[in-house]
Amino acid sequence: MSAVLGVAVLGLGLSALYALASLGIVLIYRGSGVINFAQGAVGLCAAYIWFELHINQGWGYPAALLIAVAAAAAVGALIHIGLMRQLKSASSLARTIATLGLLISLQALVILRYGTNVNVVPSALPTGAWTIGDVTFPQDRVILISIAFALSAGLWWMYRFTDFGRATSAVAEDQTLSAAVGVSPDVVATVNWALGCGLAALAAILVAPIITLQASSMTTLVLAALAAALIAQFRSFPVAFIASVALGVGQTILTRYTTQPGLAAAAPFLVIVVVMIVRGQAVPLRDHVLARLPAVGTGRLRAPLVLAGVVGTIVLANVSSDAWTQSFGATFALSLFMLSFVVLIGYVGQISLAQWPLAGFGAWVAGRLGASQGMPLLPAIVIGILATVALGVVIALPALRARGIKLAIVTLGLGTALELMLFQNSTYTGGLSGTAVQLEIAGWNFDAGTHPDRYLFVTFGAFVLAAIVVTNMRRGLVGRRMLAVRTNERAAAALGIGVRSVKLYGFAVAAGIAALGAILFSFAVGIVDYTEFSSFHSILYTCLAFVGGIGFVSGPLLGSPLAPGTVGTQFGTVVLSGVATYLSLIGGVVLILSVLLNQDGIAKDLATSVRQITSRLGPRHQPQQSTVRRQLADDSADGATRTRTRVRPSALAVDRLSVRYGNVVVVDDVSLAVRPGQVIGLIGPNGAGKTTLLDAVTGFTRVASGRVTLNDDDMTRCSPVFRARAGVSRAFQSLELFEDLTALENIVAATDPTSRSCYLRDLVHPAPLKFSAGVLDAIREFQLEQDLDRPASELPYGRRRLLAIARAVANGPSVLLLDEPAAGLSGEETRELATVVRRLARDWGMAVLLIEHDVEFVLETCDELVVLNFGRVISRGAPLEVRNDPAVVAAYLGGETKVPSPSKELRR
Ligand SMILES: Nc1ncnc2c1ncn2[C@@H]1O[C@H](COP(=O)(O)OP(=O)(O)OP(=O)(O)O)[C@@H](O)[C@H]1O
Repeated sequence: MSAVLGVAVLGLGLSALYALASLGIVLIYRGSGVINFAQGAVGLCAAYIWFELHINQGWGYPAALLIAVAAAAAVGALIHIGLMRQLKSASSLARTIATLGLLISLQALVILRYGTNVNVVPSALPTGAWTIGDVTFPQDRVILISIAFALSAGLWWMYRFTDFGRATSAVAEDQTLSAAVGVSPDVVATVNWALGCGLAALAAILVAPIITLQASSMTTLVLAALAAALIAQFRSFPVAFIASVALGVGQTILTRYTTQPGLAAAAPFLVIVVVMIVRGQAVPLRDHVLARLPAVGTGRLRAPLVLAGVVGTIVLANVSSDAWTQSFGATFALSLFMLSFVVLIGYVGQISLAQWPLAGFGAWVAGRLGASQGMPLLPAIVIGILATVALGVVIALPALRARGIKLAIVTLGLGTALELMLFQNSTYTGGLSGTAVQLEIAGWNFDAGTHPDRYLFVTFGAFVLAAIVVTNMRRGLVGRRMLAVRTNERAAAALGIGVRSVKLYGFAVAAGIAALGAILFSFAVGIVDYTEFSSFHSILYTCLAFVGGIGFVSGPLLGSPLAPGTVGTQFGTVVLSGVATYLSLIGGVVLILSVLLNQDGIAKDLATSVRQITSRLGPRHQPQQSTVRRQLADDSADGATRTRTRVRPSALAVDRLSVRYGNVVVVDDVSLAVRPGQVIGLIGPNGAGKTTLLDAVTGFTRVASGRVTLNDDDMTRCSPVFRARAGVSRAFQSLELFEDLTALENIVAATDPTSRSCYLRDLVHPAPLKFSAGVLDAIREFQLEQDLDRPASELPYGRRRLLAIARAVANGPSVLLLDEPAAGLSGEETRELATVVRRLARDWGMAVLLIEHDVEFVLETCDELVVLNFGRVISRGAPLEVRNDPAVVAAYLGGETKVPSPSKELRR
């Protein structure tokens, strides 16, 4: 036991590093809402300033330490003022990318100046030991953890009891409100950034004597502090401290007692994964903020551009020198890898930072099969790709419960674990001398060194093929599903789109593409060094894909030249002699600039210019819209004014349903039933539990007791997707439109959500859109003919609301749930909507349950009303009876006939 304790005590040095770094991460998050991935890089720079002053220039330890910490604090303040403040209204994704850009730039700076050597530095702390019983306590560890403890206690006190701490909490709660009460969010954020970065510096300098000073490993070490910050939910200093102690000590014990190399180093990252899976939500909550993701291309591959590419490649292979040809080949291979980002981040919206290590796994499988089993290249590549697809699906599992930045953290954790446990283990990889491979199929060698022209043709061909597959997918049914999931998971689930299947599919396809790209890139010259498959490179490539344009197939071609080993390196070496060395730094800086200036990437501008030029040559052809217009026109020529859609009649019953949030009962023992052809109104004051009841009926919230049945089939425990497919559809109070899609695409997103064949078929041949009678009837009912080709985000509010309802009815649901359908509509629009709702019940045969505050609308539309107050039914019956019920008048209606309630979207 005392032996274990003795080892555990040694871990306190690492614990102190994690504690100080995670306190900094928490500080910055509380002050500005940004998760600073560059925390380690800032600490690294500060540690090297201290190293330069103290070791190289001979300054005293305290002076060097002070200057370095002050410099880091100043850098922190500058980062906020110069960068983060400009990104205040940008999505959290953009802000994260900016911190990743900082990470890349700062680490590149240090490597440029000091290289990647390991520097052993002396400690200023006493190196003796105290002994208590059988256990020896190294003095430096004890002092370090005491400093970390004192700082976390001090920060806890400061943020709880001082004005500045309260101001930070106010900013964390609500930036606009805190500005209104006289606290400047900017000042608060700047100070927190300075303090957070100062702490990173202190951590790196104090712990450097224990862990040594090295450019690449320090950043990864501090990334592990994310695990502690995550456990503390980016809020609590004491929890961050305790988690850091547990992680540092646990990791040291693992190092001592396990034989699996890399497991101990990977432990914090595995903790991240477990925490995120446990804390994650299968369906995002109502208050989930939708991040604006970069723009997405149309998926049309322009034949003249492809032809120009073919001609250009042939010319290049014949006229350029071997070095240039090889570098172009490498650029296509890396672009092919980066196409995986277009699928995963661009189309499905899943921010993965594990793509490069994941792709490396495919290269490793293929390489080892060739090197150790003598397997020919082609089958080895196929097996490598299949293995990567399988691993991609495993990596996708956390994505089912984490989203946005949290997913970025989980995947970073998984990628780093893979790097530490596999790629840095020379027993598995052949070490620095690497694995020998041969790019040869059926005796035809296309090694980049000996046959650069062949290598160029193969990589170009593979890129074009993959681009065709990706664009096919974008234009097909599966592409629309992907965009729906990316834009709004709740709305997608409510339409019956299998959110999980779409995510798993996206991860699988992206993994396959990534593996092929990585194999062609890393096998180029016969020796594969697997240590290249690092998290740092993964971050770099993800960021370059953003620079190029992550939603466009041309994006990778525009972003990849900034990566080392590509045509950018060749250009930097030959044309601008010496610039190649600065490529990582240039990449980081370009990334920061592009986050500031153009978050959609260079490809977006290029696509806009191409569209402008082609539109001058002739009108744009929009096959989908012309088809639907033709069908609508044919219908009106036939005199088809009445709907042709009759839905499958089903009755919804809610039986003694209760929902609790914590100790509060929000819906209390509510029963109601809606039959086909009937419209039931659910009314009551704000906060009465009406939307929560709809959430419970559609599966978006857990019920405490009671049942929800459709035609007597119990659905209480079924997923939202299952209920939607069973015929329960919903239009949200907050609209939840797919903002990136056009009105038509929004409506057809719900069409045929159960087909699985499209997952394979669309890769080869995206089937043309079929417009069901429901789609056409929905367009006609809500008079959306003129809005079909406009993006949802550009429609005026009233049209947006109608579009949200049209989308909910397009698939012909048996039960339709409407949450404040008339909110934000003009008087005339409201009257028209009342008629349409009646028609949906009478002509389409739907059972309609609607929540509405507009009492006139309710009286006009509903057959029966149910009134909720504090979650309980206080009255029910025919509209006029309920209108005059004294209990209802007292609790809700008062003397008014119309209770204004701006919709939640308007309130925002
Ligand atoms: N995820 C949640 N966690 C905790 N409380 C919640 C959650 N969602 C809703 N509530 C609370 O449940 C109560 C009922 O909210 P709900 O939105 O269902 O009311 P409502 O009748 O639809 O109100 P409104 O007419 O304003 O939309 C409110 O007090 C709300 O704050």
